[in-house]
Amino acid sequence: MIVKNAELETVCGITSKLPENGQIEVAFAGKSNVGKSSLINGLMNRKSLARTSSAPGKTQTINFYAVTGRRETKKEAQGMVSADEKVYLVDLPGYGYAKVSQNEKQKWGKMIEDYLHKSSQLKAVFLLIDIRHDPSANDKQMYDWVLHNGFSPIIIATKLDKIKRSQVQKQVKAIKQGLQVEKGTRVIPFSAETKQGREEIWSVIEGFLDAE
Ligand SMILES: Nc1nc2c(ncn2[C@@H]2O[C@H](COP(=O)(O)OP(=O)(O)OP(=O)(O)O)[C@@H](O)[C@H]2O)c(=O)[nH]1
Ligand SMILES: [Mg+2]
Repeated sequence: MIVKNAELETVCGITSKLPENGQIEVAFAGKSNVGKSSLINGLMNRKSLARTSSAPGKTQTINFYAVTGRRETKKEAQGMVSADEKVYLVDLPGYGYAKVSQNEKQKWGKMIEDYLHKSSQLKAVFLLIDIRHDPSANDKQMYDWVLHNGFSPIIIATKLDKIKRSQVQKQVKAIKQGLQVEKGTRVIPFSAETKQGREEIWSVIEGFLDAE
């Protein structure tokens, strides 16, 4: 995808209404600090449109980034113009952050749950796992929960730049085993530093746009 425009369009708190304009959504879930907002910036080619922080618990609302782009298609190579496409990249608050009060945790959990339940435009859920670590009990719970809601989670192994190349396959395997993923589940290693994996993630998103 060649991104032409990206903006933060809607911020949803606990009681807010979801956008209703028929535009498809793909959401990014994962533990606090795993790199959801950084990944969204990477996809949008923006440095800091989605706010990131080295301290976990940065994103506390559901943020809808409206992205308009155009694909690099054969048609274009032949001089034909392809139409603009629009998609929402949905940044979710992270889970598993110990410093948040029990009450806050419940509110956020309910907010994420409601969103995943209610959005009719949500086509895919990406679950982010730090490539350095085995999945936690919370990660496994999230994976199962997303699966039970009718989505096949696509796993993104984040912070790829933090490990040696020779360790990548071993870690990908550990993530698959830890989550006990369904057969055929994709695990895409990604680095917000080098942008490795960006094209592969966009091609998955484009697949959902095609299915519409
Ligand atoms: N080296 C490296 N650092 C990363 C990468 N992705 C994210 N980070 C860093 O990890 C920290 C957390 O990133 P965020 O994108 O804010 O994480 P988040 O999942 O949105 O966190 P919450 O909003 O708290 O749920 C920041 O300091 C980022 O710079 C990556 O691919 N490589
Ligand atoms: Mg965030």
